[in-house]
Amino acid sequence: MPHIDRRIGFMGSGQMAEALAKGLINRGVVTPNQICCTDPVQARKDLFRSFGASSYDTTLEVVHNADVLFVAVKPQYVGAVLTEARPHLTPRHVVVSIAAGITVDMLLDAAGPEAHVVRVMPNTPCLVGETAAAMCVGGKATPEDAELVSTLFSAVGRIYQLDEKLLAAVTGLSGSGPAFVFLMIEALADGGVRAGLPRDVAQALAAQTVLGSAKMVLETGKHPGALKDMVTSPGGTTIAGVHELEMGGVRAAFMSAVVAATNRANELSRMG
Ligand SMILES: NC(=O)C1=CN([C@@H]2O[C@H](COP(=O)(O)OP(=O)(O)OC[C@H]3O[C@@H](n4cnc5c(N)ncnc54)[C@H](O)[C@@H]3O)[C@@H](O)[C@H]2O)C=CC1
Ligand SMILES: O=C(O)[C@@H]1CCC=N1
Repeated sequence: MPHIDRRIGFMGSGQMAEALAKGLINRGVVTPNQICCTDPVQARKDLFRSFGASSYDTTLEVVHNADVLFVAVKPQYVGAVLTEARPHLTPRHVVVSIAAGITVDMLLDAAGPEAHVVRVMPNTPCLVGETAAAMCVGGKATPEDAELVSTLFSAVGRIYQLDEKLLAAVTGLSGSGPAFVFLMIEALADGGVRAGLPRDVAQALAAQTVLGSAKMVLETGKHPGALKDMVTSPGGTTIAGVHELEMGGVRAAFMSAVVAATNRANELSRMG
């Protein structure tokens, strides 16, 4: 893994900031002393300190002590945080917003037209080095800024550079997607328990099945339908289960979930 010598600051130290900070440390991309954060909630700062990062009481201190500034607050607070940071931003700063629905134009309105702005939509599996993320750049961001952000996220998973108009769909699919998959794992485990398995065994089998199946899609490059057909013996067990899923409208439910989350991301963009 490449070691990055920049200092990383988190403005907002919640779930996503924690997953990213720990993921970057676990992969050896940065050491804990390269990370600092701020958050109005003391417990969040304590948590970051517990793994060796520093914490500050103000946005300003993070701006002064970091080069890459992750904006990791809820979308409605992004404007206020960046407006506070704005007078202190310099060309060395790369502002990386991970907020759902907050567009590059909204970021530049708050941070100023000179800001080096990158918009990313990651997901929480960056904690375990398996994020699925997308990014786009704006303002005075340079190819080197884009490369830096791409390197950071590539160390904790996969990142694609896309046109900004696709970021809402990315939010609906992979940003929110872990929740859909966790729900599916929970349901599969419940099925196992219903069929008589102990809870811990059922959960481990369900999670490993999702992991293995995802790896097969990524590593074989085969269509998921073809891989499904390889599991499905004529008159066998699997087709009996697949029939139940189709009766339950599971495909449409997953599609609708992604579309609903995408629509919500678009709504957040309009609310700015
Ligand atoms: N949770 C997820 O899976 C993902 C979240 N995101 C985005 O990441 C951002 C953060 O989401 P979460 O981590 O889930 O939320 P969270 O609620 O866990 O974290 C947000 C943190 O910001 C803090 N905060 C509030 N006002 C602040 C201020 N003025 N200055 C500094 N910190 C402040 C809060 O105390 C909280 O700890 C959101 O914009 C969300 O859209 C993006 C991708 C995935
Ligand atoms: O639920 C949310 O709004 C955030 C954005 C993507 C995942 N979590």
